[in-house]
Amino acid sequence: MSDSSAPRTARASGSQGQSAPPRAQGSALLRSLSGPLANWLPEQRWFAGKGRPLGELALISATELLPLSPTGTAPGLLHLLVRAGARPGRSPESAAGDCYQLLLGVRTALPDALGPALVGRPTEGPLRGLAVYEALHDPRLAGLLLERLRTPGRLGTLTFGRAPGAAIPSGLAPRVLTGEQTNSSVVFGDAHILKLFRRVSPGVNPDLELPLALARTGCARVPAPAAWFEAHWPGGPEEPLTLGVLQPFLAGSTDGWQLAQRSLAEGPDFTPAAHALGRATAEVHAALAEVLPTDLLTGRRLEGIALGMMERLDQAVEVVSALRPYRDGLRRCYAALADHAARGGGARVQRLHGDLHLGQVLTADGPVGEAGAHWTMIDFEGEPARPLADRREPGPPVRDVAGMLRSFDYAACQHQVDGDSRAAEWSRANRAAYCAGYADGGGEDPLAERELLLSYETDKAVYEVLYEARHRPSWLPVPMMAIRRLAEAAA
Ligand SMILES: Nc1ncnc2c1ncn2[C@@H]1O[C@H](COP(=O)(O)OP(=O)(O)O)[C@@H](O)[C@H]1O
Ligand SMILES: O=P(O)(O)O[C@H]1O[C@H](CO)[C@@H](O[C@H]2O[C@H](CO)[C@@H](O)[C@H](O)[C@H]2O)[C@H](O)[C@H]1O
Repeated sequence: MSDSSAPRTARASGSQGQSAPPRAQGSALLRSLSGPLANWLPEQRWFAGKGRPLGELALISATELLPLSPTGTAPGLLHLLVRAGARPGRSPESAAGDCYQLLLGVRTALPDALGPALVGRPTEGPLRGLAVYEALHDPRLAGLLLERLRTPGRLGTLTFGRAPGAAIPSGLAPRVLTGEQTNSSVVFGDAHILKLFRRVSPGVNPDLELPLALARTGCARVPAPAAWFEAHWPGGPEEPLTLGVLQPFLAGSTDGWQLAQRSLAEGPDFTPAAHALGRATAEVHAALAEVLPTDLLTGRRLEGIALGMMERLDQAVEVVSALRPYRDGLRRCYAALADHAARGGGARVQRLHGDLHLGQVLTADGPVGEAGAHWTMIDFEGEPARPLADRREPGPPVRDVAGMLRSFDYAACQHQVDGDSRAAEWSRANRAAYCAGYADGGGEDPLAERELLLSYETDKAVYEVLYEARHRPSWLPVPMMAIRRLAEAAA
């Protein structure tokens, strides 16, 4: 966030949704919340600054969606954007820290059912003595947010938008998803799902931008956004920050990861499903290329992709030393791409999914292996650790293909037993079926773009090493296996 995004706040009590910018009120609210948030924020799955000092918290915006009732019997609902993790002396981006979205409920007494949602009990400031908790877990407050999404308009710093013609029933019962997630999601009555982005930055989030663009093409592979909300305020960043997207919920669906695990454990052939998934990927790519800009990268611009990969590798080596022995081998793979560019090679680029893996594709179809499984693609946010501007850059479609190939490898790794080659064979067969499906679906044959495919697979494996080191250290051996294989292949 730029420095122009000075702290501002709505009142902790008062008329609904009014933004009351005086700095004094912002700092009073922050005085109440700093203590509880300092303990709670770093514990959250979606907190990106793990292992780094939290730094001073700053309140960027506050909007009161519902005032606390004067008797304190009904909850209040506060929407906050809070900045944390500022690192003085670093790049302008990291110096500013990260901006997080919080939806906080406030009550005098917390019912037992909401105990696990407690953020803390401020000991000073305007919220002193009250219970502050994660509002999404309170059906009453989650329901209120759904109501807001049904009604386009502004409220304080927030703007609510709704797709023309989208049917959003009222009064749907909310349930918060509990799985490992980068963001937070609430399912409403098995009809809609709301994703609340946690780390937010100025600029439209591709998870809203791309599904909206795809809906314009009539592409049925991606749930069309039904409603969304953003933050924008005078004196703040030029571009609004996307805060949440409501889309149809595919009830009864299973993701590709679960189906792949079932195939590996129980035996049914996954290759027809992998082939159908390749076709679906090609279809989504074609639709994105139809509505959003495309380009052709040659010469220095294509070489730039290889240089970017080398830089990311070097940065990763600094963080995960286990990568160091493979650095030279992996660099040779990127050098082959740079060479290809120097010899006149080119790459078509377009907007992509950006973080495609088996957990991002859903199907409600019958048993695994059924040919023609209808795959739906979700989560177009891109790799969560990258800056938003990077995630919105066009790239070669083979980048998504490489992501999915890595995922087949990941799935097989869960079943790898020494001396038994079945899992490795499963991965080989499904990777081949996926690439064939992609080409049959009208996409460029990924195997014909060898340098690009290998480089993107390597780049993804390096990203995964960092991801696992940060979030799931016990999974680190999975991408490390690929790192060894890719470094040896490039030698
Ligand atoms: N439209 C949908 N229908 C059914 N389930 C969904 C839908 N969108 C998301 N999900 C479920 O919610 C989970 C989290 O969604 P995702 O967009 O991947 O969030 P995150 O960015 O936090 O990882 C998915 O793994 C999937 O199980
Ligand atoms: O789904 P997210 O957008 O949160 O993506 C992040 O988390 C993924 C794990 O949940 C991670 O994916 C990696 O693990 C998957 C198995 O759990 C595997 O299928 C993927 O191939 C592998 O990259 C993803 O990289 C990360 O961005």
